[in-house]
Amino acid sequence: MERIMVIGAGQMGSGIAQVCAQAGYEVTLNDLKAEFVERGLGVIKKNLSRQVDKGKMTAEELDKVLGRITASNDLQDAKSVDLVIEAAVENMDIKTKIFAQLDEIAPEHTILASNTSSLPITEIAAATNRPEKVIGMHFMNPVPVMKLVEIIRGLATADEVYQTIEDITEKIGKVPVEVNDFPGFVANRILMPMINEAIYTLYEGVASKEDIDSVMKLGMNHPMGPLTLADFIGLDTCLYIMETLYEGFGDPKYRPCPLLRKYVKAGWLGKKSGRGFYVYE
Ligand SMILES: CC(=O)CC(=O)SCCNC(=O)CCNC(=O)[C@H](O)C(C)(C)COP(=O)(O)OP(=O)(O)OC[C@H]1O[C@@H](n2cnc3c(N)ncnc32)[C@H](O)[C@@H]1OP(=O)(O)O
Ligand SMILES: NC(=O)C1=CN([C@@H]2O[C@H](COP(=O)(O)OP(=O)(O)OC[C@H]3O[C@@H](n4cnc5c(N)ncnc54)[C@H](O)[C@@H]3O)[C@@H](O)[C@H]2O)C=CC1
Repeated sequence: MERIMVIGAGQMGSGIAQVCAQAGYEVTLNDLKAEFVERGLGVIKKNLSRQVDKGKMTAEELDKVLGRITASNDLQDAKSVDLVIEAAVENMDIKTKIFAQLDEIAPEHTILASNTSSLPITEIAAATNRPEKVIGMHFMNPVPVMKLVEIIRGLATADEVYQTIEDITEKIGKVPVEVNDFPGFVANRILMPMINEAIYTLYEGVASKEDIDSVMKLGMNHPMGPLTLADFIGLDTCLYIMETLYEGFGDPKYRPCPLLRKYVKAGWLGKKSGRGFYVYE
């Protein structure tokens, strides 16, 4: 297992490409347009340069890591990889289309992983003719910092595929946790209802956004308040995850807050769009 393709050069895809290249893998970073890949590569360069400035990495190492990442706008590049990690938007139609194409293009031995934060791996796998080689590899944001990777077994995922992905996760310095395929897995089944409740607390006028964040930061020692964290994750992603929980369990306790829907409709997607609950420069 030497060559990894990452699909989607956004917040998550760029971080995944970075940690894989730092661990010595040859990485192909793919997105729809060259400018999207360039933006992702820019974030990686900035992250690595910060490490050089802090004396945690040499300039030569930085060049080596960047040299291992190749830009791509063509899914055909999956022809020469051993593992694909898909980190495109949280939308089942888009993901199943990507996986069906990858299944046609990638060699037989290639494992197809998704960084989906909540969508059923079993359904994504069903879009391919190799469901035993499809698996969830759910990284946390920011990828270079957060230790956890949830590894999600679909109904048909083979044991040796799980083992390979667990080994790679450890090789890139992360801690794997095994999870079965249920909506939201573990991380977002617990985290996202808390964020949604924080949005309801704002919506109902219980407290200001700053005070809601302060309660959780100063009262519970969370590193970020829930509204800041929602902006950091992306409000579109938060909404998609709540919808997956709501539909997946059919339980009204997961209904997304109308204020979250309104912000996403307005294009206020959080940090990545410059405005969410807070405004960013
Ligand atoms: C939605 C999903 O499906 C799943 C998810 O991902 S849920 C989201 C999970 N993530 C979280 O909950 C994050 C919560 N927040 C935090 O842990 C912290 O606020 C934080 C790590 C993001 C920043 O920590 P901080 O102490 O305030 O900032 P700071 O001191 O600037 O940074 C600490 C380190 O992280 C690095 N860092 C911070 N932000 C970074 C980023 N976006 N990318 C890369 N590195 C980053 C810094 O360079 C610094 O590195 P060194 O220790 O090597 O110097
Ligand atoms: N934001 C977060 O905190 C986390 C997100 N995730 C998941 O990771 C995935 C990506 O999320 P983000 O990076 O935050 O989103 P993002 O919006 O920052 O990036 C998504 C990227 O995918 C690209 N893309 C869309 N369709 C594509 C296609 N067909 N082919 C190639 N590229 C395509 C977009 O152009 C964009 O650059 C989602 O499934 C999300 O649920 C998982 C863990 C944490």
